[in-house]
Amino acid sequence: MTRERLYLFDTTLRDGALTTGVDFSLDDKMNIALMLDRLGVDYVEGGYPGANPLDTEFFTKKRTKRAKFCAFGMTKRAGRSIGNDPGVAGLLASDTDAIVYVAKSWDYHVHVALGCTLEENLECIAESVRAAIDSGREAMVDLEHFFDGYKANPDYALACAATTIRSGARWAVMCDTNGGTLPHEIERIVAEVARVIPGDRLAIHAHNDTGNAVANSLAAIRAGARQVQGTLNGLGERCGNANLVTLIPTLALKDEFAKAFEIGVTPEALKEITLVSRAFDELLNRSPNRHAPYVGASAFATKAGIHASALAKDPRTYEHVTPDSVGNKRAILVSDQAGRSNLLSELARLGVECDPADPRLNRLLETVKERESQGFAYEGADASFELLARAALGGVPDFFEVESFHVGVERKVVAPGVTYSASQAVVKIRIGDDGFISAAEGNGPVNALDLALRKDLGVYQKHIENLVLRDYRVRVFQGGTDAVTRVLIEFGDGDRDTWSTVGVSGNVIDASFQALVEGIVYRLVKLGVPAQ
Ligand SMILES: CC(=O)SCCNC(=O)CCNC(=O)[C@H](O)C(C)(C)COP(=O)(O)OP(=O)(O)OC[C@H]1O[C@@H](n2cnc3c(N)ncnc32)[C@H](O)[C@@H]1OP(=O)(O)O
Ligand SMILES: CC(=O)C(=O)O
Repeated sequence: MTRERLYLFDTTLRDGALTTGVDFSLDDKMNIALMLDRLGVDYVEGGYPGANPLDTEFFTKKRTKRAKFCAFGMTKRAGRSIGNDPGVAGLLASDTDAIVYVAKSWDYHVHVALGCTLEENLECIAESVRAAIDSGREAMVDLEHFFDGYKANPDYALACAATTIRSGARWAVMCDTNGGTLPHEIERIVAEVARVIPGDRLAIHAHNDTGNAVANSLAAIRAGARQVQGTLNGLGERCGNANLVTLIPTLALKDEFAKAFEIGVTPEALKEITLVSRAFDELLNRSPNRHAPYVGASAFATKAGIHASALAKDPRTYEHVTPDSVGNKRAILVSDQAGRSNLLSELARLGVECDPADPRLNRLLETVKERESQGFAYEGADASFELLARAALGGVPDFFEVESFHVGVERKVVAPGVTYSASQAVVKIRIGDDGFISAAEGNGPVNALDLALRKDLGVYQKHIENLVLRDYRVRVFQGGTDAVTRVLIEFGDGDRDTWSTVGVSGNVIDASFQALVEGIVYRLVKLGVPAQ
């Protein structure tokens, strides 16, 4: 069966730039355009030439190799000739394959926001589209508020779409601009529109204000639309746009869509989508959403003992697609919700050998649950779990003993209006018969302790030289003055290895110190360093 072509349109660099807190540099824009190009989207909308100097510069040359590069802007203004409209002139001057106009399709907006007649608005659409085509470009029109407009005055919304197509535009884009339309309404309206305008000229641009942007996009495709718009990780104005990182795997992997449509993203490129999503978050300097469909760290993670047991027998029991198909990984976590299957799976992943019939396994599970009830959380502390498991199943070398530590925090006024603050730590350890005392000053008590602990570890020092602290998180629970503090620390070795440890205590410094020590012990275990 031949599949119909379904086109993917990315607006990360245009609608995504309207996300609060997001501010792309020129380099960011160039990198994102190439990332999208490699992924296999058909259109990359780069922004709004003329809106600001950066966007204008971005459009001085084409920024994609494969995907069609698009500039966005308003249709010409009413009462002005097309040759005399600076906005349209900016679009025509840009080095692009396609021009995307935004036009009103809700009669109320034409009256209130534009202040022109309904007929004049249609003329603006027609003339603007023809100017783009005359310049050798593909044209499309974002019909703003299409669904609200259709509900209020279907004839006028349809007239806008029909004028768009009659004037030669490739696509009439039905926008759910305020994002309030629900999937069943989208499906009904698109089906009605598709009776008048062929589906292969209709596109859907959905906003996520009811959390339905992806569902609305799928509903529009089911009803006939053959171009779907969205952004990386669902960026976009207010609550965002349809998330392409969710839509693409759904279109590629779910039978109803995969059997009916061909998209530009190959199975090989689909395996990169987790990487693309995370690289994009990195560029935005924000943490990836662990719970993001398909690509989140938790998307294929299970804590439940019953699920882990079935997953070990056949992953299809609890996975709707394979993690590998989207470049993600399965994770079977150890926590107070775990059973023996979770332990066995995690031990296998960590390379800790264990006979499934070993009775020490039950004791390890009891220990995990007991410690989790005290506040430890092993699902985010793989290194601490491995040390616990090794201690229960064979032993961890006794590398060094911490005899004591001491931390002081000082804050003093050194001149009127000038304060000085610093923390000092002293750590006393013993390696065999040798005692070591190290002192250090840091910008906070944990930093001072870390520096002192790692200042002189005798024979082990050379093994921890390139160790770095990458993240430090504190959570206080059982509020009040007798609160318990959990500290999670992520370590790295400067290359690619990272590992996390957990410490729990009524005292945040003590909890931090436990996690620091475990981070070092884990490193020595992994390097196979013998205890002195
Ligand atoms: C739904 C969407 O996401 S649309 C995307 C919107 N994106 C942006 O607005 C981001 C970039 N925008 C900008 O930098 C600026 O708004 C600019 C440069 C485009 C325009 O700036 P200004 O000329 O100062 O106008 P301003 O932004 O205040 O108002 C927009 C004007 O365009 C008019 N307008 C809005 N849509 C259209 C349209 N489709 N066709 C013609 N005119 C339009 C409005 O009526 C308003 O006109 P008025 O000033 O006569 O009342
Ligand atoms: C054009 C656009 O982004 C919208 O109407 O939502």
